[in-house]
Amino acid sequence: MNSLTIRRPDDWHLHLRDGAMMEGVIGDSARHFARAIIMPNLVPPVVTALDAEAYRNRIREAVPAGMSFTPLMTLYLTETTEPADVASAFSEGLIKAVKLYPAGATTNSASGVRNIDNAMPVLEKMAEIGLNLCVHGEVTDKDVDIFDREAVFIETVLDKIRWRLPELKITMEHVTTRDGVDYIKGARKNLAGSLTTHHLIINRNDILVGGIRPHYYCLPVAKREEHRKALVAAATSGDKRFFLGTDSAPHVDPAKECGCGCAGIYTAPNTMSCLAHVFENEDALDKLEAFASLNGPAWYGLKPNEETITLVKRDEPVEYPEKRETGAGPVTVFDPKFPLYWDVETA
Ligand SMILES: NC(=O)N[C@@H](CC(=O)O)C(=O)O
Ligand SMILES: [Zn+2]
Ligand SMILES: [Zn+2]
Repeated sequence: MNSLTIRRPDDWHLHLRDGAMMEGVIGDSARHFARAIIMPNLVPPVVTALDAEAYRNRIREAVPAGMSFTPLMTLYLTETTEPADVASAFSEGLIKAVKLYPAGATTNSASGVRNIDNAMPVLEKMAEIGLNLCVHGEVTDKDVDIFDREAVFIETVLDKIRWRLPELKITMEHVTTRDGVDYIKGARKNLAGSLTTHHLIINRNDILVGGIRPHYYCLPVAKREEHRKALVAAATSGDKRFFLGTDSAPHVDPAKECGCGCAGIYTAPNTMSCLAHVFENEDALDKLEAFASLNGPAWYGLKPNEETITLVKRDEPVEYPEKRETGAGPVTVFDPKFPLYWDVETA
C-alpha cells in the first residue's frame, strides 16, 4: 500500500505552552490535527474556568491564518479546585477534561495533588456530571524506582479512585507499560488510555546506551523493550480504549541539554509519519484511522472529523526540520532514528 486516506486525526494530549513558544509550535499541530486536548501545565497552571477561557482565546489567536484547529481545554486539578467552577466550565462547553498531576510527578506539576482525598469532592462532582479525568499516572514517592512509578500508581492510586468512584471516566495518559495496557484491558468500563508517538518507538536503551540523550527523556520515562511492544500491540489492535495522545512537549534546547535537563519530547511535526511507519511494520495500516482519528472522539463523546488526510509513501525519505526555531529558542524535533517514507499530502 502506498497511499492511505483517513479521517483527519486529533491529538488527545498536547502541550502548546504559551506566548512565543506557542506561536512557534502551534502550526506543527494544526497542520495535521483538527483538534487537541490541551494540557494545562503552564506556569502558573490553568486552574479555573476563567484561566481556561483566557488560554483558549490566546490559542485561537495563535492559530496560523488558513489553518483550522480546535483546542479542547482542560483544567489543572489542585486541592483547592472548586467543584462548582469545574461543573459550570463543563456545562458551558469550555472544558472537556480535568487533569490530575500528582505533585512533583512531571514538568510544572508543583501545584498538583498531594493527597487525593482532598480532591474527592471535585472527583465526585465529575463522576456525577460525566466529566473525564485525565491522569498523569506516576507516584512520586522517593522510595519508588522511576521505572516502577506507573505500575505502582495503578495499584496504589488509580485502582483506589476507580473503586471509590466507578462512574468516573478516566483517561490514563501516556501509558508506558504492559501493566498499564493490561489494567486498561481488564477494566469493564470508564477507563481508556492515550499512547504517545515516541513510546511506540523508543525504549530505555535509546535514552542511555552510548551516551545520555536528553531529547529522548520524557515522563513517564520510556521502559524496557517488552513494554514498548505491549504499547505497539495495543495501539495497532483497534481496541477502542486506546488512542493517540502525542504528548508533544516542546522545551527549548538549553533546557534539555544541560546538567538537569527537563522532561518532554517534541513530536508534533512528524508524528503522523512516525505512526504510519510503526503501523506498517505491524501490518496494521488499516488500524491507524481507529487509533488516530476514531477511538479518541468516541471516548470523548465527539464525532470524528469529516475532513480526511492522505498519507503517501514516498520513494525517498521525507525531510523534517531537525529543530523548530521559535521566538523562545530552538526546539529539537523527535528523531525516530529510522528514515520516514510516509508523508502527509498537502492539498
Ligand atoms: N511528558 C513530559 O515529559 N513532559 C510534559 C509533562 C507531562 O506530560 O508529563 C511537559 O509538560 O513537558
Ligand atoms: Zn504527563
Ligand atoms: Zn504531557
